[in-house]
Amino acid sequence: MARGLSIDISPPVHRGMKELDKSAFCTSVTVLAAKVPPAKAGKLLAANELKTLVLLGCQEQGASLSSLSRSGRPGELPPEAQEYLKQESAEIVPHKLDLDYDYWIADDILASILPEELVEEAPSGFASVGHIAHLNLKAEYLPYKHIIGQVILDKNAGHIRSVVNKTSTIDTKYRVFKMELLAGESDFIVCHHEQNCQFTFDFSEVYWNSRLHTEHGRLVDSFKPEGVVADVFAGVGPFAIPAAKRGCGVFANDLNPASYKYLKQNVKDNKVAELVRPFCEDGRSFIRSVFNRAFDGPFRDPPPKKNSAQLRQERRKNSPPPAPRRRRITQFAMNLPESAIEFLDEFRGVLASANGGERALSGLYGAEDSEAMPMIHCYCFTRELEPEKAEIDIRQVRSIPFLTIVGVANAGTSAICCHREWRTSWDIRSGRRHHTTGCEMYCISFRLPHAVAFAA
Ligand SMILES: C[S@@+](CC[C@H](N)C(=O)[O-])C[C@H]1O[C@@H](n2cnc3c(N)ncnc32)[C@H](O)[C@@H]1O
Repeated sequence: MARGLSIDISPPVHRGMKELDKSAFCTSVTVLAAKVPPAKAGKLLAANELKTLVLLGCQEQGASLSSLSRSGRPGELPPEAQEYLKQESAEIVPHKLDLDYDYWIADDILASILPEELVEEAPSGFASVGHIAHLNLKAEYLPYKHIIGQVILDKNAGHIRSVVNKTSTIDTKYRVFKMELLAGESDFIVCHHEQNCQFTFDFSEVYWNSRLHTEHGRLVDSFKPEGVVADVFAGVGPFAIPAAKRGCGVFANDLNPASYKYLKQNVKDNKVAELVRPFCEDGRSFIRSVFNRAFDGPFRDPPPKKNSAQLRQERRKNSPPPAPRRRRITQFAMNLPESAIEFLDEFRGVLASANGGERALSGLYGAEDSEAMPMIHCYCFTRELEPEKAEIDIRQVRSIPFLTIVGVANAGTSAICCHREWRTSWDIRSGRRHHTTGCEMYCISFRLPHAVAFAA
């Protein structure tokens, strides 16, 4: 039986119910039914003249089509429907519909059990990661949390197996939300798909935010496939793995041992082990050492496209020459919006002290203000929601370390920062409102200034 679109019916009201009693949602209503031979049922269901009616589907062998108004009075049928049904020799009869818990959608059930003042904002929607639906319940809904969880579980049984509530506290070190199981299985290991990659992780042990998928895609799409990316706060790999699938070599780091464990698993599952080197260390030491690691050249250039004659010749020689090594980092991803800005001071002098000597690395990264210097994409929060004010807040109030900002010109999405040392252009992109802090998340993108990286 298909659910009616406009019949105005609702389940019996049970305000204050805290433990789900499914039998309490049984009710019956009388509607009109058009009784026709089974062979005609399809035609009536598709009929234009009946499209304003709510067709609930065929019943039994006698093929009656339940529909129409709730009162069960033929007089309430629109004239064109009455006329059509008469032409088709349909008998119009009252029909009792028995409805039970399965009939109602989550909104109906929650509207029947929650106190009236909580109905309007009842949390029937949710975000999901793998098989887990996660809610962020406001305090006034907490007395009903288990029944809300159960209803959401029942009504999304195809793909949801667990419903959790994220409590307001976030582990400040690894950005992991504390969560409580409301209904379903106590299994937090999820398999989630994003950007054509598969991510497995324990949602209760690592950071994951499904709402960032557009931002992950935006940044990764800006990376050139022949580049080398250093992901300082990589989590379980939502930048690192798609970047490697694109062809980039990636150094991916996360301090949380659980993130590191699943990062390695995801590298393996997505078959990008050739192009990702995972690390589990503090972001500061990672920034300090990653230039040397890149200089050692663990990633090779993608093999050049060859015509069949070249391939035959190589086969005859037996071993094709190895592709050149990529030694230069082209991009840094720094997604730890609470404090990534404070890690920027690690870039001061980072190339002056790198292994291989300043001269070798300086050749690799070009001369002053060279485009060979890596781009840094650093995320941060600000309470200022307008891009212009946010930019001022990020630069002045949050005081970018060791910068002397002498002015801001052309405030907006792509502003020129007129300070002495980081003479560079900042591309400030509006991100999204952060659900726990009420802050806006921004990504500031800029090229690492040569003078900073080679400072004594
Ligand atoms: C906001 S999450 C971002 C994860 C992932 N890049 C993403 O976009 O979903 C920040 C990550 O930084 C890690 N982290 C926190 N402090 C760190 C530090 N000092 N050094 C390295 N990683 C750190 C956390 O464990 C967490 O996985």
